[in-house]
Amino acid sequence: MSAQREMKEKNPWPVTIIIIVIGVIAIVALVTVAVLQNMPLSQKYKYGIVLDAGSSHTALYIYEWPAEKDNNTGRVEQTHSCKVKGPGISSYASDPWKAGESLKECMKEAEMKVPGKRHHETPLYLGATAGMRLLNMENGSASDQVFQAVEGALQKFPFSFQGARILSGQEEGAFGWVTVNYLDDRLKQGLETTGALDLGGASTQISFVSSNYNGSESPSNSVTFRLYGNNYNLYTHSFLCYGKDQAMKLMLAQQTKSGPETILDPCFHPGYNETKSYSDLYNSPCVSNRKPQGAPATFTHMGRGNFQQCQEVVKKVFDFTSCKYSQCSFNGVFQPLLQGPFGAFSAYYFVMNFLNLTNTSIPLDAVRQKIKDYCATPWKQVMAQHPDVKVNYLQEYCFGATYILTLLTEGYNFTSESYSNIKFIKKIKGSDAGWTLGYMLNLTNMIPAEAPDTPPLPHAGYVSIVTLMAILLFILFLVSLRPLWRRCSKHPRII
Ligand SMILES: Nc1ccn([C@@H]2O[C@H](COP(=O)(O)OP(=O)(O)O)[C@@H](O)[C@H]2O)c(=O)n1
Ligand SMILES: [Ca+2]
Repeated sequence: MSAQREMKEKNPWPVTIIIIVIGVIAIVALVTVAVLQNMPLSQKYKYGIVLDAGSSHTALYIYEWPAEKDNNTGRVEQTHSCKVKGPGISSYASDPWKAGESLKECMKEAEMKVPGKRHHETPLYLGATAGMRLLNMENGSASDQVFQAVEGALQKFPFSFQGARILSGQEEGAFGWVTVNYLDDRLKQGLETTGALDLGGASTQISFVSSNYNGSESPSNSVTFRLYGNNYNLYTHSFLCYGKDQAMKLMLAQQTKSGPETILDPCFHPGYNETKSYSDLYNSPCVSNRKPQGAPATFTHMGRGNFQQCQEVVKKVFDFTSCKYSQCSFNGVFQPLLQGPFGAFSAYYFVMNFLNLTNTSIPLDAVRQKIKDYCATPWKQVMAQHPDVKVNYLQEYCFGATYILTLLTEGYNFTSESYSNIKFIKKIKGSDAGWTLGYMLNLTNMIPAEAPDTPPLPHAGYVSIVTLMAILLFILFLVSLRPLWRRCSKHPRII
């Protein structure tokens, strides 16, 4: 025993080297395990599909998010969209089967886009908006049949179908607001929120948070949320029949009260001349009760192209006469003071983008002048200048722009100053602005009510501290070996 100890004391270097090597291996192993254990696992994605069955058309959106993070920090992104060919599902009332058929092409596309092994767990939703609200009011059984056809078609696909239903106007407005603020990262960070303005074909929504609104005045306009630990008291209203296409019917109804054979419409370009049917014009519940008695079957729709006169006619579709609240937008609907920035999407964007008017730093008077000039442009010239734009859309931009300006300034009370708080947007960070994302986030419980617990240190900070501590411990260990070294130098090895 004593002979062995003597040997070690005389020749401690091999032991020291072994200790150092083991120490280095231990540090490397400790740091590697600590880093690997805390690395995000290899990215797997989950998917969700939402069909937006609007009054004018249906669109399919595919969303994707990292599988490990869906409850807190993960970002949900739109990875694909598909526009269904043909009109909105409410147009198939007399042929419901075709409503289901129309969705198949986009659904097949979705089957290709979502990885096969995720199909069964991918939720699929269909939400219908104002077109189906109107059909449901007009003919409940026709609306039920359209839903049956649509559900039958969607169930045939391998996704996890969660149902097809009509969204209320409140839901449509509130989920549009959630989408915009989620994509802008305003909810998680508790920042001031952006209001949402959605202009559809059959209804239009306005949603915003106003500090002078707590929901007590007109509770039916109030939606409360608790998101990421913050409470939101949202004002929202949906105006049925005030989407761009139904508002046009309201405007034309104004001009055909007496059942004339010809109208000279200030909201259409000079030289525009089309024969239209009274029954088509008055075919929706928004105007059906106003159909003039004894009108002929058709009328000649001629354009005059006069912006000011168009504004006058458009103003008449709003009722500003009564308000039982402290303040109203129109039709006796309560609206608190406008507050904060706004995102305006859907038809707001399509129309203003067509006219190169998405820049809201252009003064309102200059915007009016531009629309005035555009409306006064002869129809032949407009068609020649835009051969690639569908005539159905092209003929309506003069009315569309006049309507948007009137709705914003007279309806919602935006002023020359607050107009610049509006941003006309189509997409935010690659995802379309609209109610679909907010709807899916809500139904999949993807926005927690409370702020998620975050690790006290970011990953890089954690790695640096673990490494530093390991090195310090090792130095401490080496220092503790000093007596051994000293003895070693007192008794140098004799070869
Ligand atoms: N390229 C496009 C696509 C849609 N649109 C309009 O955007 C609106 C979309 O409304 P929608 O189908 O979502 O109808 P709602 O059910 O939301 O009322 C319609 O008025 C379309 O005419 C447009 O102006 N340009
Ligand atoms: Ca819509």
